[in-house]
Amino acid sequence: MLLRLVELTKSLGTQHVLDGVSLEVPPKARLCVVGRSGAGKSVLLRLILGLIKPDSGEIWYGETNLVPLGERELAPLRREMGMVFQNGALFDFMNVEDNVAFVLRERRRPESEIRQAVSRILERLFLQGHEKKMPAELSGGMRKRVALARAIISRPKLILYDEPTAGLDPIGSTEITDLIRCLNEEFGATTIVVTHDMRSVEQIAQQVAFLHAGRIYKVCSPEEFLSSEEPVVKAFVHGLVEEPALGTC
Ligand SMILES: Nc1ncnc2c1ncn2[C@@H]1O[C@H](COP(=O)(O)OP(=O)(O)OP(=O)(O)O)[C@@H](O)[C@H]1O
Repeated sequence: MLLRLVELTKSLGTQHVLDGVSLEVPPKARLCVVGRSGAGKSVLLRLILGLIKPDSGEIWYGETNLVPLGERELAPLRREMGMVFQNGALFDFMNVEDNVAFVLRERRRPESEIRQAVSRILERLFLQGHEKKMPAELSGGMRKRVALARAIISRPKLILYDEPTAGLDPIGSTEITDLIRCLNEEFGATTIVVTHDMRSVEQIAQQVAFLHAGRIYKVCSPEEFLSSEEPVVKAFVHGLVEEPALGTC
């Protein structure tokens, strides 16, 4: 397994957000983690990246349990991971080219190698001609593609996406999900996508993990998930309301 989560628990404030999450992700897999808003999906990503520590449990990355590691030991492992944040998290004061080159410059790669890699990845993500634009001059879909380029350029072994299609129209959303799938196939990076967009699940996932009530309630294929008759899964997939809805008149 590339990643193995074992009985992770995490409380924030007074809330038990994660209450024994276990999950196995094989190398090169494409997994969607789904769950209701507030289920703890982003918390799970932050735990995997080592940005926060669990209260208990283990996070195995290959043969290494990340939980007891300090910042210094985590740093080289985190370099093998890429993260695409919900809002893209681009540097507003850098143009597209410099945003994408950032990680390689930080790693002091030779400038000729950086220029070649940036040019190749921008072309792959249909961003050629936009190199000198600032993030404020880009559409939402372009910003997402720049964020993808920035995450993939260092050839991570594991790439995490937080709501990659949020705020995009259906066509922009399909462009991004197609790219996520193709980049996974081309570069072989194990891909974990957090989303509550069922179209993204259909388009991206080989496996779906449903986070519910602090645990992974179900792991299955997208076909099985989307047609499940289990009441909690069905309610989630079809947006059925179990309790009085907030919007009820
Ligand atoms: N720093 C924090 N302090 C206190 N509570 C937090 C903190 N971060 C997250 N939470 C709580 O943890 C729960 C899970 O949050 P999280 O952002 O992981 O949800 P999510 O499943 O990603 O939701 P969404 O789909 O809306 O992004 C929420 O109830 C949230 O209020």
